Amino acid sequence: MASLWQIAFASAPNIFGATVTAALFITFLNLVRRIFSTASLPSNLPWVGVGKFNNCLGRAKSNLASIFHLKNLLDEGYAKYSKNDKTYVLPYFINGPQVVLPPSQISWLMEQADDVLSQELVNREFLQADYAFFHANMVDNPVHPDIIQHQLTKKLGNFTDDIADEVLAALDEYWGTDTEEWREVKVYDTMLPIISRISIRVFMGRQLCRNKTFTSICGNYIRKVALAAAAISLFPNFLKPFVGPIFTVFDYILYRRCRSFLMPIIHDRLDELRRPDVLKITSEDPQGRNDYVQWALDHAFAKPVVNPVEFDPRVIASRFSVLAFAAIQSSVITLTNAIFDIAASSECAESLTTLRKEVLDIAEDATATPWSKTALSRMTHLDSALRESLRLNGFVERGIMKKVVAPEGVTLPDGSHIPCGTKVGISGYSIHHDEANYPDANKYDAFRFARGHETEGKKRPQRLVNTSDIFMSFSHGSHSCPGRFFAANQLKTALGHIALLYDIEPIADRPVNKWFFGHIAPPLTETLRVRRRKM
Ligand code: HEM
Repeated sequence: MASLWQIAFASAPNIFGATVTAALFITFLNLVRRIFSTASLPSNLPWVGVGKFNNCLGRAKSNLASIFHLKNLLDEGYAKYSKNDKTYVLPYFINGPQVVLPPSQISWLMEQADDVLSQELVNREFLQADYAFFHANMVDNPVHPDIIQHQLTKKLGNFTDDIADEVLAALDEYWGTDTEEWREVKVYDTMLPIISRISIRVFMGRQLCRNKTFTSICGNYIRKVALAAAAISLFPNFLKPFVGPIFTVFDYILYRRCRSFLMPIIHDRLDELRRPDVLKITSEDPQGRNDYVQWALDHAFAKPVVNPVEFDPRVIASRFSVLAFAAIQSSVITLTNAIFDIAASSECAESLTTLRKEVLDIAEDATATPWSKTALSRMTHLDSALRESLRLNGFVERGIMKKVVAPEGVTLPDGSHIPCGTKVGISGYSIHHDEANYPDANKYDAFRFARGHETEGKKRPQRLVNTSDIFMSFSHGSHSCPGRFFAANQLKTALGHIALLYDIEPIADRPVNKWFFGHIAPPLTETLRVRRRKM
């Protein structure tokens, strides 16, 4: 007679097949429900894209349109409702609908406390961070904004020479030094290793940043986060812990490889800091090192009550990989977009000449190094060329988006009451493309922001890092990007070197950025022709 184990073993494939089928069926039903659902939103709020059908059929139509035509829905919603100071609902099939406020209500949105409206939760869901970042502590207790503000940004001045040195070495390697022949370069593919090297030089020093395996792991980690996050979002919440690991398996392998480089360094550092008499870690690093591992330890010591988890090497390594993802991908996309914007603008050659002249003039003036923090802060045309590219071709459409976390929900300025769990915010994309905010809004005008903005009777150039009600590429308010000061520094140094050292052959048409569920991808495979200038 067959034992119980034998029966269980023989039926395992059937049980597995039935479970998978049931899970897929539940997912399918859940998707159908999502397409027609009102998401418990009040009926006075209009849905964009419903056409003539202001009912469940209309919602199904607009939900389906959000998959491939989100941009059209945003344009329609802005013209029809936002410009008339009205709130509307933007369907978002993947993550649930969003309530979009008119621009006049930005200050109300920014004033709400984090325990009423949470911006962090939207980001976490957008990236499906619970499954993509591989360590529970990463999601429950994120310290990056603090470390970036209190360690990286404050110490930026110490890194300017390193950044310039790395940019030069990386450009020599990836864009070449030949002053005779034009060279065809894949822009995204070359910006990825260049930015990875610069960021890792700052975070972990010269040795690791020159290690091609390590930089490639860091640059590629969660590179396809948009795809994985979108796939995971399709499943009901109770299935996500099971499907999450499947969609993030390649990232997990990369993360483990990244960790294998970092763990020995972290262990050595902790051993060095451990006082032999009490076997406790002390807060003083005798060598005064300035890298991510040290910032993480300093940050942990600076807390009134020191939490031992902060010294767990796996936590430090996981945080490093998340930081590398946040820092590298955003800057690679931004620089790729900016280079294509310049190359495709009718003033390509003039723009490069202006940038070149700015760098040379300031370098001539500079007392110490041409790429110091002070020198960079005077390079307002570089600021403008990058800011204008982010305005026109930023990589996220949302400006400020928050999730209602107050259990009783929230009453909007127009009196509508929305329930806990609803997303509410402002679309940066719509505001950035409004002619009333930016004349000729669909044109790349490299020095739009260098010409200045009227403040207190004076025209002042607008810096890349300054966020405002009409510039939200780094979001705006207390949750705006904490890494933007570092980003500005590395991007300006990189674009400054590119203008100084290379000619770029103008192109007639700018390759289009592709929209994918609220992520806006830069041209990933397109090329440009570049040639090193004779100096
Ligand atoms: C041009 C480059 C960059 C752009 C356009 C950018 C954009 C953004 C945006 C829009 C957000 C807000 C997301 C949201 O809440 O909806 C954000 C958040 C964040 N960024 Fe950046 N970013 C850039 C570079 C960086 C760099 C270099 C770092 C790290 C050094 C960084 C670290 C972060 C972190 C940690 C957050 C989350 C902040 C929080 O939860 O309060 N970013 N970034």
